[in-house]
Amino acid sequence: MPLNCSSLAAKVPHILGQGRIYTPNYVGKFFCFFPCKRTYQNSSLQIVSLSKLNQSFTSSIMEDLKSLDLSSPQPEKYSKEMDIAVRAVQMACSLCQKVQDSMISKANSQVQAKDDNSLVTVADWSVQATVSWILSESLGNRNVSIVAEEDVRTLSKADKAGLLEAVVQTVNECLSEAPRFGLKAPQMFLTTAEVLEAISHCNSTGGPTGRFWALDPVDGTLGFVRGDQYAVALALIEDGEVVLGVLGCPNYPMRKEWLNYHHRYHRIISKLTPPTSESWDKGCVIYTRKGSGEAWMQPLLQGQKKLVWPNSARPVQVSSIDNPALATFCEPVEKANSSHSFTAGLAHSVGLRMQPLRVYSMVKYAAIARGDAEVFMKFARAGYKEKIWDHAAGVVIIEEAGGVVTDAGGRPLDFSKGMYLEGLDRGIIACAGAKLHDKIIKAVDASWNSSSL
Ligand SMILES: Nc1ncnc2c1ncn2[C@@H]1O[C@H](COP(=O)(O)O)[C@@H](OP(=O)(O)O)[C@H]1O
Ligand SMILES: [Mg+2]
Repeated sequence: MPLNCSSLAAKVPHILGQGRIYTPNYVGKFFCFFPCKRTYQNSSLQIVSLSKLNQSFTSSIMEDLKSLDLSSPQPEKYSKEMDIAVRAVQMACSLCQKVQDSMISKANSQVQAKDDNSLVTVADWSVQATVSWILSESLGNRNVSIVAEEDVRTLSKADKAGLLEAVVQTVNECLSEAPRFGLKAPQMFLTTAEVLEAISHCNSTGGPTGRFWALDPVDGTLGFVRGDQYAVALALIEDGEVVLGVLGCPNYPMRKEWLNYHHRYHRIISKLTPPTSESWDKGCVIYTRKGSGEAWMQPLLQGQKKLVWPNSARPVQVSSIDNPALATFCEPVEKANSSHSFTAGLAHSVGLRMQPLRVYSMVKYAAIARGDAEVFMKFARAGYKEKIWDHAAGVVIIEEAGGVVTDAGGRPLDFSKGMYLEGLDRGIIACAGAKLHDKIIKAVDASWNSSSL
């Protein structure tokens, strides 16, 4: 009798660890292993050839496989957290779209400067409150620890009563739609104190042990207020490792060429040319689980539709382009956030010939994961400390989609040191493949000493 591969797939990672699993094809009395990469129903299997296994390891795997009870597959690790996180990010994207539309249609005072002069909007606080409330409600308040970008200092100031009222209303409007996203809505409207409590609940500072979420409610706030690209980023970090990544990109255009343009052109073009497929107008949520070898993308939920899992999800993969002359590199729009002159020098020396794609926010990570660009480089000014919520979701998504992300010294980013990426060597380099990545790392070394960074 042939083995049921999908039920087996659900179990094998438990005996072999994450990332790579060995799937037998039952032939007579023997298990045979074969090299390929394939998806069986809900389970993603990366299958490695028998030649890579030594004999004793193979025998022990066979013993383990024989002892499996194939009739009752175990759920994949973090499947509940993933399900809730994707739905919460879908909700957050919908909230942001409404706020951004209202900001564009009527100039209003929803943009505030924080103590450090960076921008914050009704959407930042409202998303943080909403995601915090959903995670706590679905997974248990005590189990949920969150590191997030916003606090309630500005919002609680006496002269900000109108702003706070707008946040409370936005959160309640969003949460009342929770059932459409397959989540539970609150029984009653949240009070102001409850909304502030949900925002303040995100007071974890991360660290090397235990489990916490890293949330950037609106990444690329400048892009957001300018009506352009921005992202909602949520990651689960366990013992210093990013284990889940979810990235919502509400303005990701239907055609990758449109990433080159300010999003207002996309708005105009969309009005002139109706979308080819209603479900893929614009915007997406990309998500992955570490070690799965796959990253998935759902369209944003449109109109009054209900989210029915997996919501037309399809896998995404990095580009196979490894010739620098054909590769596109992305970087922040603001040169205050990354040195455009240093990356231009690097691009020149490795043979990247295309114009850089300058996009706000972690949409750059999404572009690499979707195969729409090949390189992302960021070199902030000396002394700037990168925050974990600005990178965690994007890094794991690119890695599982087949790409490489390191600091400029070639080391993985370290999410175990608290709120910041402590010890980051010079900058961040994300690439579709190792060949491009290698070239850029070497070019950084060659030109660093003569740079002004
Ligand atoms: N001086 C600086 N250097 C580097 N990054 C900065 C910076 N000031 C802000 N940032 C980060 O850059 C993010 C925006 O990314 P990008 O420049 O790629 O669009 C900001 O996220 P927020 O907008 O969430 O605050 C912020 O975390
Ligand atoms: Mg950010």
